[in-house]
Order: sequence, then structure tokens, then C-alpha cells
Amino acid sequence: MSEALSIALAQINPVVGDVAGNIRRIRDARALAAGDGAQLVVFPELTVSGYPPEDLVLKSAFLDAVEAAVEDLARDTADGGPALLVGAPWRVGNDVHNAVLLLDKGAVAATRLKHHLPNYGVFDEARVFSPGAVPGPIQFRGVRLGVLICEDMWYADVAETLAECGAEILVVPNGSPFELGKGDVRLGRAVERVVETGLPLVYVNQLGGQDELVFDGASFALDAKGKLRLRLPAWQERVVTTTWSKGADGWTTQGTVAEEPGDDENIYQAMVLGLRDYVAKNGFPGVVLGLSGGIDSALAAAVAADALGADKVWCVMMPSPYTSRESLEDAAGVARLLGCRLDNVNIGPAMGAFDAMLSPLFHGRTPDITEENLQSRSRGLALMALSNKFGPMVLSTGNKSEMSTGYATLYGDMCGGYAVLKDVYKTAVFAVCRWRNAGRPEGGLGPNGPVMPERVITKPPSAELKPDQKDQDTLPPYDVLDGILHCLIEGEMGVEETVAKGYDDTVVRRVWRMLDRAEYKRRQAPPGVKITGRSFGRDRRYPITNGFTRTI
Ligand SMILES: Nc1ncnc2c1ncn2[C@@H]1O[C@H](COP(=O)(O)OP(=O)(O)OC[C@H]2O[C@@H]([n+]3cccc(C(=O)O)c3)[C@H](O)[C@@H]2O)[C@@H](O)[C@H]1O
Ligand SMILES: Nc1ncnc2c1ncn2[C@@H]1O[C@H](COP(=O)(O)OP(=O)(O)OP(=O)(O)O)[C@@H](O)[C@H]1O
Ligand SMILES: NC(=O)CC[C@H](N)C(=O)O
Repeated sequence: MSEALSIALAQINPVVGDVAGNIRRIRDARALAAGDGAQLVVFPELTVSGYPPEDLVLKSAFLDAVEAAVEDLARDTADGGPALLVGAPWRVGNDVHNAVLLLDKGAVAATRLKHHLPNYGVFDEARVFSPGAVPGPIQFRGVRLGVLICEDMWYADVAETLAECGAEILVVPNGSPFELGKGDVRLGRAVERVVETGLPLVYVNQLGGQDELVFDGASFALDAKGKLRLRLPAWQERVVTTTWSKGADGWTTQGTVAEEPGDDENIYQAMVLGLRDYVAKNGFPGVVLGLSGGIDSALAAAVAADALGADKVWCVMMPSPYTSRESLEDAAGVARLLGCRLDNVNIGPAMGAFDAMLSPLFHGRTPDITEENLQSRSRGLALMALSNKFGPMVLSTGNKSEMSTGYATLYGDMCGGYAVLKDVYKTAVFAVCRWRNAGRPEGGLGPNGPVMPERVITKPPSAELKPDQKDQDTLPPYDVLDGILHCLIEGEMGVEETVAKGYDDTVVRRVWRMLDRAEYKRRQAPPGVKITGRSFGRDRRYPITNGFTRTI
């Protein structure tokens, strides 16, 4: 029986579908861990394919590539260096499984299959994988390791069986996406498994952005009493080797427990990493966005500067006759503080051209929202032209309060490749701007100081599509709106339940109708990073054609 074991936690950032690149990332992490004397390196869930691979695993050509790469990687472990516990989609007979493989001594030494396939929220694993039987432990250098693959840790049964079969340490590879409060939820589930089994637990999560998801890492280790012995920093890649020894209380380890970031920092870092990886992994040279002097585009620009560096963020002020002097000054102030390029493109001529083109058809009609939206669409056209000509992706700036209520113009300010604030309510936008103005986040590539003039945060929000327009002419005050939306979206409450929280019945019904009616817009909106427990996109799937709304 072994009395010591060194296990490295590889909190790395794979790219979905990039099998060769992921194998390279695994090899790099193994080399680091080997330098620290690790005997075993534990990787996140499905590292070879990246997580979540979605329908890619329905293609046998992709599974062939994964299997060939794993066999090649396994041969590395004949060198006497650390063994690897890696996740990969894996065929067993006619079934495809979400598997973890032990690569040791030059071969695939053990295979374990995920038992609980998550199929709720953002997860669709039952669509592409078959569930595996409840597994037994893996023997490794005289220690019985109980492998739980992510969701398998969220229920008691798999850990219980592993403990009954003699497991000594629970090892959990994860692809656990970030949402606010998720750190506590994960820790809670892990502690439950430790308390039930009396076994220590090693939790390894992946890092990085993948379309609408972002993975925060924050891997950790608990001893057999459920005490947190080690936590890796959130939002950073890390390969950390832990030394485990067996004492009277079973296996334990010591390490540094990184502090958990607060909500504002987590929201900001999630946006930064989500955007950075979307841009880098899709090969864009940078982003271009409309900078209005308002708070949303200021925050979007700040996140982009921290994600990519100011030189990769191109801001464009596109004034109309309704643009105020303050807005021009504030846009210039944001670009100056961030150190980003700012150009001025006047949309007046486009507005005039559309008026002239459409006047024979619009004859006798009074100007209305149509002309307002033409301004927004002229800006969208200009940004898309810059993207086509020079290559940067258009960054969309709408927040969750706007996406919820449809307070945005289809093919206008909604155009773009990625909507970085899409899951951040307006009230949170204000808080996060104040937080960022107070200091640069860890790993941020933007300036080490304020990123927007104070007035951008304090002035009343306005779309400036007609004289003296304010958001609050159309929407309830943002604290009321966001409170109601939170009840309806995250809480899935009905009208009565929401009213019981202290909101006016008429306002609640109005917000409900706005929310439901805007589903068609959201289906056409760009993807954006999931931050809350219920983000728009695959996490919240409402019908567009929805007769229930008429009864509200
Ligand atoms: N169920 C459905 N399925 C498919 N399409 C549907 C639809 N219902 C309407 N539509 C279509 O959608 C159109 C209406 O949507 P849309 O054209 O977006 O226009 P709409 O929603 O009427 O107006 C845009 C709103 O966004 C506000 N806003 C706020 C902040 C910034 C900006 C900005 O632009 O910078 C705008 C603006 O003040 C206004 O209230 C209809 O004309 C119809 O063609
Ligand atoms: N004058 C402008 N110049 C450049 N972009 C603009 C201008 N006006 C609007 N936009 C773009 O359209 C988006 C929607 O802007 P609008 O001001 O209408 O609403 P908002 O949601 O209050 O956003 P913001 O707080 O950024 O102003 C802006 O975030 C910006 O990207
Ligand atoms: N990949 C998974 O199985 C993730 C599901 C899990 N409940 C989580 O979010 O952490």
C-alpha cells in the first residue's frame, strides 16, 4: 500500500474541436507537472475534444481523430514520467460515452464512463452520449482512485458505490461552466460527497470561453473531513502539483487556498475571458464597436481592452443630429482613458439618403420609430462595413435588461458577432463600471486606472434617437425593471408571486408582455457569455409563438 502520492491539477484551457492543439496543451501541462515530480496529472472533463463538444461527437471522423490522438498520447507515458487522467469522447461498441482514460506505462490503462449525463439548462449531454454503468475505482500506484465525472459528483450514488468498492481518494474532472454563486454550489456538492463517504476529493475544472459558456477554473481539494486544503485561482490557467500523504485520518494534502472573487469581479472577469477566447479562438484580429458616450458601450469597450489590449479595440463615434455635446465628450473621454483608437463617422448623410429613398413610399406618414431605427441601422451598417473591410468583429453592446424587454433594434444596435453584456442586468452594469474604475483586474490588459469618466456612470441613460429621449420614457426605472425581470427569468415566477415581492401589478404585467414579445429578437441576437443562472440562448428556451402571453 502506498503512503504518498503526488497529483497535479491541470486547470487548462482547451479549444473545442482542436484535437491536435489540445494534445499539445496536455503535453505542455504534463511537462510542467513532471518538473514538479507529479505521478499523476488530472485534466478537466473531455480535454481531448474540449467541452462541450456538442454534435461534433456525432461525426465518426471526429471520434477517429480523438482515438488516434489518445493512443499517440498514451505512448508518451512509457517514458517513466507522470501518468495522465484525461477526458475524451470514447466509443464502446455502438455507444459514444463521455469518458475518462488513465494513460499509463504507454497504454490506455483504464477507462471510466460518465454515469449522470446533465440534460438541463445549458447541458444537452443525453442528446449525444450514452450513460455508463456506475464505475468502480481505478488502481494507481497502489492507491484506489474513485473517478466521478463532473455531474456524477452532483448525486450521492456514484461516490457511494466507489467508497463501497474501496476508493481512497475521489478525483473529479469537470467542465463546470461559470454562473454567479456557482463556486459555493460546487463546494457544497463536493462537501456532501466527502461527508457521505469519508473520502478526500480533488476537483479539477477547465478554464476558458466556449461560445456562450465560460469556465472559471477555481479547482480545489478537500480533505476527508471536508476542509478546503487547496484552491487554484479563478480565471487563470494553472498546473499545480499536490502531495498527498496517508495518515490516521486517511489521505490529505496541503496547499494555498486562493481567495474567491466577489460578484462584480466575477462578472467582469467572465466577460473578459468569454470575449478574449471568442475572439482568439475564432481568429479575429480585434473588435470594432460603436462608442456612444453611454455606459453600455463604455463598459463593452473597457472589457474588450482588458481582454485583448487597447490596440485591438477600435471605437467609432457615429453622431446624428440628436447626439449631444456631452455624448461626444464622453465617448472621447472613454477612448482616451482606454487608449483605444476612436474615429468619427457621421450618420447624417445615411439618414438623409434613407429619407430620400423612402420618401415616395412614406409620403403622408409622420416620422415615428421607423426613422429612429434607421439611425440605429445606419450605425450597424457602418460597423459591419468596417468589419468587412478590415476584419475586426463587431462587438454588440446590449445588456440583459434591454435583451429582456426588446429595447434594442433588430439589425441595428443588435448587429454584431458577440454581445458581451448580454447576461448582465443594467443595475449590474452600473456596479461593475464603478468596480472597474476603482482598479484593473488581475490579468487585465487595459489601463491601470479609471476607464470611463464619472459622468458616463451618473448621467441618465438615453438612446438619443430623438430629442431629449431617455430610457425611462419607455421602460420602468432600472432597479424596478431588473427586480421584476429577476423574478420572471431567474425565479420563473408568475404575476402574483412577483407582485407579492412588492411590485406594481400593472408594471409586472407590462414587463411580462415585453419579455415574451421580445423572444423573436433574442433568437436573432448574437451569442454572449452566460453570467446568471438563466441566460438567454440555450439556457432559457421559450417559444416565439406563445399564446399564453395574451392571457397576461
Ligand atoms: N414575432 C415576431 N417575429 C418576427 N419578427 C417580428 C415579430 N414581431 C415583430 N417583428 C419584426 O420586428 C420589427 C420590430 O423590431 P425593431 O425593428 O427592432 O423595432 P422596435 O422594437 O419597434 O424598436 C426598437 C426599440 O429599441 C429601442 N432602443 C433602445 C436602445 C437603443 C436602441 C438603438 O437602436 O440604438 C434602440 C428603441 O427606442 C425602440 O423602442 C417589426 O417591424 C417586425 O418586422
Ligand atoms: N452616437 C453613437 N455613436 C456610436 N455608437 C452609437 C451611438 N449611439 C448609439 N450607438 C451604439 O448603439 C448602442 C445602443 O446605444 P444607445 O445609446 O442607443 O443605447 P444604450 O443602451 O443606452 O447604450 P449606451 O449606454 O452605450 O449609450 C450603443 O451602445 C452603441 O454601441
Ligand atoms: N459537465 C457537467 O457535467 C456539468 C454539470 C454540473 N452540474 C456543473 O455545472 O458543474
